Amino acid sequence: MQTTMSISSQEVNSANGSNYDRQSELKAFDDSKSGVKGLVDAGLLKIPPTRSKDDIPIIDLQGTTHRGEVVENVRHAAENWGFFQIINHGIPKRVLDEIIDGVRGFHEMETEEKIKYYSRDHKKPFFYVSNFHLFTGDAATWCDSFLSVMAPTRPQSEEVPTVCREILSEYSDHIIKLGFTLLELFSEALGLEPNHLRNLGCAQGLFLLGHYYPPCPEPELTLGANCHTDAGFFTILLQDLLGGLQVLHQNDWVNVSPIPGALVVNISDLLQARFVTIKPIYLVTNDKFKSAHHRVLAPKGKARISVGSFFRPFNDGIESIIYRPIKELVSEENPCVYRDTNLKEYVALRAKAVGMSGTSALDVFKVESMKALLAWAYLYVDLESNDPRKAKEPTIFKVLGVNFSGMIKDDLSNIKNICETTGEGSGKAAGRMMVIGVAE
Ligand SMILES: O=C(O)CCC(=O)C(=O)O
Ligand SMILES: [Fe+2]
Repeated sequence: MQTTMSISSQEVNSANGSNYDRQSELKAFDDSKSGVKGLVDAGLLKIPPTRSKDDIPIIDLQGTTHRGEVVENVRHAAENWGFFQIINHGIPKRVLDEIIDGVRGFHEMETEEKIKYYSRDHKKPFFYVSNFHLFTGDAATWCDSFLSVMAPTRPQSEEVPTVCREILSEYSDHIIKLGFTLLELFSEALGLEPNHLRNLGCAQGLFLLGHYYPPCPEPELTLGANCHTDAGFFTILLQDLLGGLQVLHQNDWVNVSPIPGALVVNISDLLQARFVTIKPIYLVTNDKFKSAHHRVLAPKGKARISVGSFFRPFNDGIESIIYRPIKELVSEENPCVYRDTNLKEYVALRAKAVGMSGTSALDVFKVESMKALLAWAYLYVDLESNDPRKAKEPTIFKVLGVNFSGMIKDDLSNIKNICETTGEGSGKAAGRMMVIGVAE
């Protein structure tokens, strides 16, 4: 892979701490006993990474001759963050600039030209829409997007407007190559053969979203994108230099600061589900790779552009392809967290989960979650009846007999279907779902 950017990884690492020894810094700080005032008194000009909320890992794909080091950085980032930025990834700056210009060009076209592409028909290979979940999601967001399917097939040339036609194709060629590189790194990070994930078809399907977040008159009252996790296997995101993307990390919103020439990579739901191993069920962060929640703030003053490249299953055989955790990653100590599912069911349940803020469709597929949701509903029944001591083993019918609010009831009907087909009927709580339940 050619080196196309001049950012030094050391420069970035020292500012953002991908190999940063956080514990040593914290210890030295604590030992000084002089507090943050002591840092200022000592003439500190930049805050240390331990104080910064902008410390998404940054991985230099060309920064070392030791592949093992890159693999280890990817493993660490995928397990602990689910998000990282990559530099020296091989996509020329010209291509990155042109795709941003192409997306801007599309959204800033004359309205009467642009509306020809407006559609909510997801079967179209190219369309533009404002808010994919306008009628089903939480609050509507401050964002317009176009979607273009780029693999396994591409739209006919005349289906894509000329303003972004060529660059969409050129950018996608680069992204697919980079996707293969990342899949090799992910595979190795999981102790699998480099081709393992590619052979499973994790890069067969690709679509691009060209997002446009216009300047917002009241950015504090809305969001560019609501809190969500991405569907599919993984996403490569290019953002312009405005900022606004944030990732939820240890219950804190952390900025994904734009770095010129860098790309953001994030693990998506199916990659997490397929890789997942479980330790004690009360650990919230027990999944191996994370599909992290993220959101986008609405911009002020200037339009923000981003391009998301989503690697996902190829839609053919939507019901026949079964998704389950990779068998090499399942053992007695690491039993399966997720039950089998197919793409059709996953897509349907995901669409439901999008309306429930902070909820991931993955939760529904967790073996323990089925039990947990019952326990949660059970708890809910008890709270409703004002007598928590009347706790008995719940049955799904008892749960459904209670008058829950619409969304929760809907979700319980889903669970009912799942329980009926799997025979799960009662069980103990898993902390995570209980927390979601009570918090709602
Ligand atoms: O615009 C961004 O920075 C992120 C967009 C995003 O999260 C998505 O398209 O899933
Ligand atoms: Fe996203």
